[in-house]
Amino acid sequence: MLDDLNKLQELDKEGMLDAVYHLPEQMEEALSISEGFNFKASNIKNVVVSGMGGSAIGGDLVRVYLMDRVRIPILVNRAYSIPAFVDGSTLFIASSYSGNTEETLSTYAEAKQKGAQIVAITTGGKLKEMALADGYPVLTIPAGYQPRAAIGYSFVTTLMTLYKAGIIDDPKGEINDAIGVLKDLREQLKPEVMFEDNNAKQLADDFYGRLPVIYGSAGTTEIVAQRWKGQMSENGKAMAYYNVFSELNHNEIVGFEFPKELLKKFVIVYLQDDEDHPRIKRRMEITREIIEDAVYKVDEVQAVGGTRLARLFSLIYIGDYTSVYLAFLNGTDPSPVKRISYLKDQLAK
Ligand SMILES: O=P(O)(O)OC[C@H]1O[C@H](O)[C@H](O)[C@@H](O)[C@@H]1O
Repeated sequence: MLDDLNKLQELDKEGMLDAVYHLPEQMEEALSISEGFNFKASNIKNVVVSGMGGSAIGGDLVRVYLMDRVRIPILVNRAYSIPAFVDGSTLFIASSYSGNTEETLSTYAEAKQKGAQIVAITTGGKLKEMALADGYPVLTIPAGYQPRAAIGYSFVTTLMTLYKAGIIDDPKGEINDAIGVLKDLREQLKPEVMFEDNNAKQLADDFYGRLPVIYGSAGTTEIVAQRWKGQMSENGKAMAYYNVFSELNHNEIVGFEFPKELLKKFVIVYLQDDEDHPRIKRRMEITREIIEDAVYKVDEVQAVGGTRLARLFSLIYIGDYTSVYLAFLNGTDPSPVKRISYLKDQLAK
């Protein structure tokens, strides 16, 4: 079915395939938008990125990417409130693609009260309106995507904001390198590549009718695993689950005993990166021995690319394509998120 391009086009009414294909161009555009964005930051002692869903993932990717390169703490906040440490020495990045996500707006108001140094990253909405009225710098990104498909905008602009604030060295070289890796990779993942050569189509086929259980590793692929889980749900309209090595070795692994029939529907995916700790690599092997017979399958997906950034995004890219193919196998359009829209409508009453 996944090789029937007419059928895919028919299901993909809102152009998710096109958005995924153009992720590298989105990152290029984000770079050039960020180049022209300047603001004054001084005496920054910590960074808080506040956002939800795709916007929070962008911040979390920045956090993991910079883990061993930045001397001040970076926290990603997904709550309605902000931590008590936020003050005038906090760089507070309010990140919301739509600019209308209520949790993010609530934290913006609190950060303003605390006198934080605020930057808003958004396409518009209430966030842009309020930030402009309050005199904070606004990094405006192009509208027209589902927020989760705007990961290139949210990641690159957040990273470049840290550069412009003087917190990190210029990341353009590594971003451009990652863009190159993604351009090569999409030639192996796009719909025109037939099932037998297309890793994303094969993974989607494994996931179809089963429960994808995505395992990343702390400090490297943890956020990518979370991204995969979210994408399988939002694009694929399917339940999925994720966890992280080595934490899962300290509890979850014991659960691979019951319920036996349900476990046979689990497709475990190891997201693997060269930088995974050697002990984690060993843990993955032993864990495979322990769980393999209980589940349908243990798949492995290896990151590609010569830099940490390229490797992180290579895994994101494979997951994004897989989630879109999963939607097609489920006979559905990857773009609409009816249940989220309903929830927001109810909350607005
Ligand atoms: O980036 P924002 O516009 O604030 O959106 C944050 C999240 O909100 C909604 O729930 C969307 O359906 C998600 O896909 C999105 O990631």
